[in-house]
Amino acid sequence: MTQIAEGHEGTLLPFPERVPELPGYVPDPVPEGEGFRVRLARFAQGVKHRRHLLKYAVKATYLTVSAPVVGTARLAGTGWRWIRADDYGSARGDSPAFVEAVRTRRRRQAWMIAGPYLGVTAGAWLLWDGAAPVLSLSLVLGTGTAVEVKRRLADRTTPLRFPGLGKKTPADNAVVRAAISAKLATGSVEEMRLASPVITEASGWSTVLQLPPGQRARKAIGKEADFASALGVGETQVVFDLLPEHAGRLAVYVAKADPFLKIYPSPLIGRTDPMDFWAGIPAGVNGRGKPETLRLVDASLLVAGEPRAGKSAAVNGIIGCAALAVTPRIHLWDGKGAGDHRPWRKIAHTAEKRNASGLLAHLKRMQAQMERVFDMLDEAGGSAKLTPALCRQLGVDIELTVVDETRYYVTSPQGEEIVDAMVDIASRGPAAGVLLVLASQRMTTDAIPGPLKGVCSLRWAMRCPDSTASNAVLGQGAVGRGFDASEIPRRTHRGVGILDADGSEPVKLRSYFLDDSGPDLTDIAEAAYVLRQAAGTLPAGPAPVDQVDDAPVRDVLAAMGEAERMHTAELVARLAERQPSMGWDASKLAAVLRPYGVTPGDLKVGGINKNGYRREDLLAALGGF
Ligand SMILES: Nc1ncnc2c1ncn2[C@@H]1O[C@H](COP(=O)(O)OP(=O)(O)OP(=O)(O)O)[C@@H](O)[C@H]1O
Repeated sequence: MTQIAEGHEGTLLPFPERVPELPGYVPDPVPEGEGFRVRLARFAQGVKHRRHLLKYAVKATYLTVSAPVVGTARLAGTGWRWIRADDYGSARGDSPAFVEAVRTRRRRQAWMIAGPYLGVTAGAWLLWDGAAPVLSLSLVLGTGTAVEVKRRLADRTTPLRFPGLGKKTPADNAVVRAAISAKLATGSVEEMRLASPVITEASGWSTVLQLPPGQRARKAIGKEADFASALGVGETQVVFDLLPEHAGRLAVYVAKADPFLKIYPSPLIGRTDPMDFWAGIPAGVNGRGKPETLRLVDASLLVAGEPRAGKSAAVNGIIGCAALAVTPRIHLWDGKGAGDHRPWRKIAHTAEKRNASGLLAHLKRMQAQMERVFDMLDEAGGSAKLTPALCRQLGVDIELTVVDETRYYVTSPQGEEIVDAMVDIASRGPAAGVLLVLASQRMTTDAIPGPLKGVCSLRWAMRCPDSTASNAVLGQGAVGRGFDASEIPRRTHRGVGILDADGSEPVKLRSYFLDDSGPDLTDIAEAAYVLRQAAGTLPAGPAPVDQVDDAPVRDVLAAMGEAERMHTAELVARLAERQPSMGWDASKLAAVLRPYGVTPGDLKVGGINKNGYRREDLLAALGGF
């Protein structure tokens, strides 16, 4: 990754050059044709520094000239008003004779101070040195300056900062001391040292810590908060990274301020040109303030977190990128039923809510598409995995299926079949361009069954209620390795999550913000519509108006027959008789009806009080949709 490393000779450096001491490091050669860009960036950096210097020079000149003049003038004005006794007068009810008496007294006092002062100055001039009047005037101007500087400091709304100071870059030994206090290593801590000097960057500082021989940097991951405490900064300001080339070295970055308190507007906003879905989806910004992308074409994604943690915003970023990529076909399945997908309906090939049988049919179509693409790849005889070139050659597109609130679907009567199909698509689909994104508020196995979780190799944990839930998303042992999504602050850090892409270390990031209460989503959908219209990739008609799958409720009503109320045991027996393969029992019945707001209660039937269901509740559930 290339970045401008401020405070490091103002040059444009590839990241590893910030750790020049690393043994065996060979800087990336400047690619052919890149020389001009690098020179241009250096020139721009130089211009920026000169502009800053000029600004400070102008400011310093203004302050040096204006403070003595303005301050002395103010002092003289105050003195003159005092002599004139402006603080007395008829407004206060003082008689003119009294005011005149005060003026006379003050004039006398002023002469008593000014007279000797001028006398001493004149004497010194005549008898001692010709520069005495200058010295005397300087004394007056100095007093004026002091008064003026004091006034300006008091008027400032922000504390005074001098250029070059206040960057909060600590000394090398302070960093080592903090690392020892935070117990980043144990045993022979005196051998802890820095493998790179502490370097000031634009929004923080960085260094590389060399742990005592034989100690692993991996063990320090998760101790960011301890290190932050030892340094006296906020815990979210510290980012630790492993260095692939040295297991005993830890790359440390400390931001000047909490990078996750900032809101990062999505780069999709205002975009009117097509995006490259294969190049990666802009996901958000990490603790170093650097952009993170998500390669969805390689794996299936699970996004989970507690309510209002920012799942929809993250998923909308993915849908928006697919929409602007013009060719991917988008299928949206909303299990929450809140109509979150409404803005995308113009460009989505499917947009349905709470339709479990519909989703099952769709997943089967996706499986068939998968087989078709694999056959085509086989016949083509080249890559076993779809690529952009093969998409064009074979005339196939990416099929992106997004299932929001997965729990509704996997606990539906079709749940088992849905899970089987999802597992198949999640594991084999990406190679055929059939992609799956699952979002869930719950991390329990009823919401995301184990086999499904296992095949989603991209996992994005937004804030979780506890470490168990965090581990349920990121995998057993993730908390122990320092990745705990329950430590993300709740209100202030919405959209912050931990993204675990198999094969690399999980990364904490704040997703790009798309405001679903404003025009962001509709604007992006409109831009995508225009692009897709030009490319001829719009769906044949607008996605069907939401259909609600009320089949489970109708099944239960049918089993109830004419009864107005029925005990659970009786209802389960009837359902089992009608649908023997469904494995009906009391808890399955409760789980199936819960999404419709129907819950069992104590009911008297035939004089016996037991748990059961009312017809009116089931009918109300139908009417409610
Ligand atoms: N990246 C972000 N930056 C700033 N604010 C965000 C971000 N993501 C989400 N938010 C804020 O958090 C709120 C909740 O986000 P969102 O609706 O995406 O959560 P959710 O997890 O999908 O909630 P639910 O599970 O209830 O549907 C949003 O209204 C938004 O104000």
